[in-house]
Amino acid sequence: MKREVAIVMGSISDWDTMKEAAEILENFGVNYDKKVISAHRMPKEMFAFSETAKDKGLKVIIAGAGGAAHLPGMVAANTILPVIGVPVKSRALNGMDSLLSIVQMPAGIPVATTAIGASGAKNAALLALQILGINDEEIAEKLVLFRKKQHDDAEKSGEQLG
Ligand SMILES: Nc1c(C(=O)O)ncn1[C@@H]1O[C@H](COP(=O)(O)O)[C@@H](O)[C@H]1O
Repeated sequence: MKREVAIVMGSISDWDTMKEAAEILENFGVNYDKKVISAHRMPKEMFAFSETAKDKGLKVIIAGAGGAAHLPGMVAANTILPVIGVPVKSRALNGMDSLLSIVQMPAGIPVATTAIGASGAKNAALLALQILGINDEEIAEKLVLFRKKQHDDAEKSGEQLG
């Protein structure tokens, strides 16, 4: 089955955050690859993955990392596929280090950076789906239903106020 999204992360310790992205893709019935490919600890594998990603049929890459989070930027440097970076909450600095490492890319090599942590991972998956939805009507329709449910749930929650 075709896999158009990859979720990569710097460490298995990031999975707790990145699994939120995986869950959303699964709910939308979208297959994905998932890998640990640290730019720091596995530089050769990181280069090989990024350089071959487009030819393998991937369309979007979600890259999560914490601390000195170079992985999203280094993946982006080696592919023209859109890269969505998720700053994983770090123990020492609560993810501010991750956020700034990912968001402050030099002009020319963009990384679409999300919020820190689980919310960011969820939004990364939704943004990936929105990118796929440009050319995939089935995904686009599921996104419309998702937004409607979100709206209806929010509206209903207000009823608790009486
Ligand atoms: N930021 C990076 C990169 C990278 O950017 O290549 N490789 C690992 N890491 C991060 O180190 C943190 C701690 O990793 P460990 O828990 O394995 O010590 C993780 O959040 C990971 O993303």
